[in-house]
Amino acid sequence: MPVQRPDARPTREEAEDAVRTLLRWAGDDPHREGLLDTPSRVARAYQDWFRGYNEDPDAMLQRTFEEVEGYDEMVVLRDIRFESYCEHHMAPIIGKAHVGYIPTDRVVGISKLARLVDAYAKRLQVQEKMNAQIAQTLFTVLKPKGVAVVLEGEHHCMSTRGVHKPGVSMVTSTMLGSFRDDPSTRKEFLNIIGNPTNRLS
Ligand SMILES: Nc1nc2c(ncn2[C@@H]2O[C@H](COP(=O)(O)OP(=O)(O)OP(=O)(O)O)[C@@H](O)[C@H]2O)c(=O)[nH]1
Ligand SMILES: [Zn+2]
Repeated sequence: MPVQRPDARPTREEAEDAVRTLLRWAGDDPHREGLLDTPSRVARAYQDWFRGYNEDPDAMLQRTFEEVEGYDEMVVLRDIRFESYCEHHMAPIIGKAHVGYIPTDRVVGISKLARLVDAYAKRLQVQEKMNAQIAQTLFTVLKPKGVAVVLEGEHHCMSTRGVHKPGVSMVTSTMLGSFRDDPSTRKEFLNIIGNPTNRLS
């Protein structure tokens, strides 16, 4: 029998068995009619919720456009909704991402910025790490003058369990290049994205 690598994916059957175990752990009976198909549904849902593990964020930014008449000002995509999952409790983190960059000689299609956010969101995350990953990938692949990423997330592990504090949003930011070095650039970005309070609705 081959030695299983610790990171090897289980079979679909093993995943469904694990769901049956969790259903029993929750106090229910996985053999009752309403729950018979649940393990299969959950396995499929995981393929959707965690699809980021199958995506290549660098590849998403490969197609760029150079015919922009020398446009070299800030480009900002704000209020990109994301759904992520906290790696401590596997509970949802729902929020908005604001992504800005200052191009050098090429721009990227704006949908790719939203795809980049999702590629990292659709994994088990801590918000700080996800924030840094999005910013670093944009900075490394596109080589712009600067990158700014602000995330606002409501952590359901805090709102629906544990300390039970709904309505709290965690705000994180990563500023690189000119956004880090030049306070007026940073300020312009923060003005564009607006006040981060009451934005999660
Ligand atoms: N910094 C940070 N903390 C997070 C994030 N998501 C969840 N947490 C926190 O991670 C911590 C895990 O703490 P533990 O004490 O190990 O877990 P716990 O006993 O379930 O803690 P409580 O949530 O306080 O009940 C909690 O304080 C969570 O609120 C995140 O993205 N970033
Ligand atoms: Zn959590």
